[in-house]
Amino acid sequence: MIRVGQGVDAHRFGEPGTPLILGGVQVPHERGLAAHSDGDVLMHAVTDALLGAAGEGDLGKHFPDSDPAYKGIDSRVLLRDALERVQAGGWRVINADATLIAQRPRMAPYVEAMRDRVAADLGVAPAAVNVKATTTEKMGFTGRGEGIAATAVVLIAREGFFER
Ligand SMILES: Nc1ccn([C@@H]2O[C@H](COP(=O)(O)O)[C@@H](O)[C@H]2O)c(=O)n1
Ligand SMILES: C[C@@]1(CO)OP(=O)(O)OP(=O)(O)OC[C@H]1O
Repeated sequence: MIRVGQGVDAHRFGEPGTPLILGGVQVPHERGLAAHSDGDVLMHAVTDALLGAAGEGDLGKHFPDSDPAYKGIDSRVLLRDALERVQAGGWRVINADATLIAQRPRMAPYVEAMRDRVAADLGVAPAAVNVKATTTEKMGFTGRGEGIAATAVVLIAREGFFER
């Protein structure tokens, strides 16, 4: 049995001088994203896609932003926690594909490092993950530079799927 999940997240830019963390990588920029966690919108989209594939709800259900335990948390920790929940149901990850939607900064120099971190946290080889970026041609909230969005899909399979 295989299942697919999709994730979408968006965060507005925060205060000048705060770090911009995307896919577990600090990307040089004037400001980071405002959030209860570290604001890693890419990790959030991947985590939501993973949870969605397994029918396990979403990030806010498992890690509510009302809980001080998650204040400033590294979103990689949340993805790894979500993976443990999904693996407990007998699932493993086949592949993931994610897109950052941002006018700026330019992501291309960092997507490979992001891919490696997402893959490590999903427990798969780097080749099983793809990270890419697009602008919105200056349209909408990302185009105006108000924030960054991300989308992701994750495919999972039950143990034994490939042995059939
Ligand atoms: N923040 C971004 C956005 C885009 N890229 C790269 O540029 C390519 C062209 O972007 P379009 O929005 O014009 O399609 C895109 O394919 C990315 O490789 C980027 O690095 N950072
Ligand atoms: C990650 C969590 C928890 O710290 O908070 P945020 O960083 O604000 O992110 P969001 O995607 O709005 O919601 C999920 C949250 O529960």
